[in-house]
Amino acid sequence: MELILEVKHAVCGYGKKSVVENISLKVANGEVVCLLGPNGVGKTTFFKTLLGFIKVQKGEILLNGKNIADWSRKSLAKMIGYVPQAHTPPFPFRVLDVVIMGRTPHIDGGSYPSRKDIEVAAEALERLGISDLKDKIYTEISGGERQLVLIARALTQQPAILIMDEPTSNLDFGNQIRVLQHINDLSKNGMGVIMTSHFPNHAFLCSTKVALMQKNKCFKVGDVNEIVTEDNLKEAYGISVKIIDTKIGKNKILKSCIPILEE
Ligand SMILES: Nc1ncnc2c1ncn2[C@@H]1O[C@H](COP(=O)(O)OP(=O)(O)OP(=O)(O)O)[C@@H](O)[C@H]1O
Repeated sequence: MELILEVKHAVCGYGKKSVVENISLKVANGEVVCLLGPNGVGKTTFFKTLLGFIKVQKGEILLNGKNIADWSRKSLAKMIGYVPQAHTPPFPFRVLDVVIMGRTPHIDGGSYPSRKDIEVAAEALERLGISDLKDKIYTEISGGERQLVLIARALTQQPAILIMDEPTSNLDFGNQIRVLQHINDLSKNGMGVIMTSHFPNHAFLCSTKVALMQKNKCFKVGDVNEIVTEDNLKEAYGISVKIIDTKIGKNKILKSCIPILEE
């Protein structure tokens, strides 16, 4: 199903205070948009607005042309999944039960999860290579494992668009790359993904589009090669960076950025 999330001239913030100004962005099926920007610039605030947790101050957010405020919570939850930064919940749920919670929008009020819901949850754990965590207690696993469980929970929701707030934070080097691989595979299967990362190299590895937020409230969006440049990274993060090309296989060039320490 064709689905487009469109943000038009959005201003987001808390109460009367605006944090991000004039953001315009589109995410369609199969696209991976990587949101980059320094700490405190407003990435999470923007996500909270996209998810309807806080109201957009100006502008509009449309899902298939219809304002998200006009979608019911349940139909919005079937369309848009969210992977928050890993947290410790107050209750010691079993990992499989945490993942099954992702099926909530598909379960009629008052009903129990069906055999199919349990199967979908077990498949998501399998897909992320963490089936062995199934019977463990969520509060007793590591931060990185919790991050993978939250991704599995979002997959069971089977949304058309997945919003991921720093999906690779807390993960070791191998799991970071495996998560980026999953994001790539999901987008190839038609899911639209919008994610944040603190690593511009992640944008080179898996994004089709990059949105760069800067402290001066300047917002740039475009193709990864057009946005992730030495000048833009210097302006956004205040450090010197070299961007290099590496030949991967026969015809593929992978760009990557190398930070340069001052002498
Ligand atoms: N509930 C809140 N009420 C008022 N201001 C807030 C609230 N939450 C965050 N802010 C402010 O909004 C700004 C942006 O915060 P936000 O968490 O969106 O940044 P971020 O880009 O996601 O940062 P990071 O990369 O560190 O996660 C910060 O200045 C923060 O103090």
